Amino acid sequence: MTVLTHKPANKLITTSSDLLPFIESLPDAIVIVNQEHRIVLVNTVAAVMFGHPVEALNGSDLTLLIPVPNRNSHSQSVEGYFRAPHSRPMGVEKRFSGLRADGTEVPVDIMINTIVLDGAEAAMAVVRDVSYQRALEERLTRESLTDGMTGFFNRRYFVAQLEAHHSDALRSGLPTSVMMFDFDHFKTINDQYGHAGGDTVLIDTATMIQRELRALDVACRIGGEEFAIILPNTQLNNAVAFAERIRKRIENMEFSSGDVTFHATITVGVASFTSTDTSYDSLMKRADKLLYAGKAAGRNCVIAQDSAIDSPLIA
Ligand SMILES: Nc1nc2c(ncn2[C@@H]2O[C@H](COP(=O)(O)OP(=O)(O)OP(=O)(O)O)[C@@H](O)[C@H]2O)c(=O)[nH]1
Repeated sequence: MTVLTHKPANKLITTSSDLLPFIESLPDAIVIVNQEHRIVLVNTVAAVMFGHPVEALNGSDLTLLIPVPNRNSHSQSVEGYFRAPHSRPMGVEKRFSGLRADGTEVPVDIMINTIVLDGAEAAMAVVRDVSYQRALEERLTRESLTDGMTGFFNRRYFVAQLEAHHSDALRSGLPTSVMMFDFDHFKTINDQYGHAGGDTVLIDTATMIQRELRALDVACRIGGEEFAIILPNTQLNNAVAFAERIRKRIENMEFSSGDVTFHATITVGVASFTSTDTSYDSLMKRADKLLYAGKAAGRNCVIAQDSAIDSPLIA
């Protein structure tokens, strides 16, 4: 395995006048700092990236380019760097942001090397604007965890969250409940009002539910017309009351497909973690069973776990 960090520094010995044409030819920002944390040389790309003229940057304290919350730790890192100079390649350490003149931050990747500039030891930072990569990463992460149609989280996220909540609930003893629901006779809705009519039901319902949630609740679309909401720190009876409110809201909603309006209903299973649940899966299976018991009982209803059989955690 190749270890990229903490190589002994290869010192470049040069002068500002020799180095400037070279750094001006580079596509990245170059910021050279002396041991007093003062900027001694920058290229035009740095001036454009940070929104300060070259003349304003040269001679300024480096903190000018560091977001306020990071300034202390950054100063310590610079001091540490000069005590034990080493070259640091890009993309291997934590994420950095630079501070622009207008107060906004620019996500950057930084490579540092030691140089001797005009006879004095200095650190040369190659600073690359990675806004595009960071935005792309965030978008891909979001897209891999959410459902494009409703904006709810997807099944993969639901399972991961439920697993995390199971560990939390066992450790803290705090109740976590889940309501799982499925539209009734959704096939008939599609048949009567078209697939677009069915989609409208899913989208409008998600919009309504989103407004009802607390910040800590996790709403997920776990199947075509199947949804699950994780309700952390919620006792079974409160989860049932919430589920009943949502069920009634949906029953009273008017959906439209072209000129036609119609109604839809849901059947809900509500379950809470018990001290005997060995994994998140037990809760999921219980909620699913309750949902199907509700379908068998005639649909458009909320069926809750029987506390006498499956005694939920109580705060
Ligand atoms: N419009 C639309 N329909 C979907 C979507 N995902 C799944 N469906 C449809 O949902 C229907 C689900 O049908 P079933 O599983 O038979 O259930 P149901 O008709 O709701 O019957 P019950 O659940 O027993 O009340 C199927 O016709 C699927 O094609 C979607 O994203 N949009």
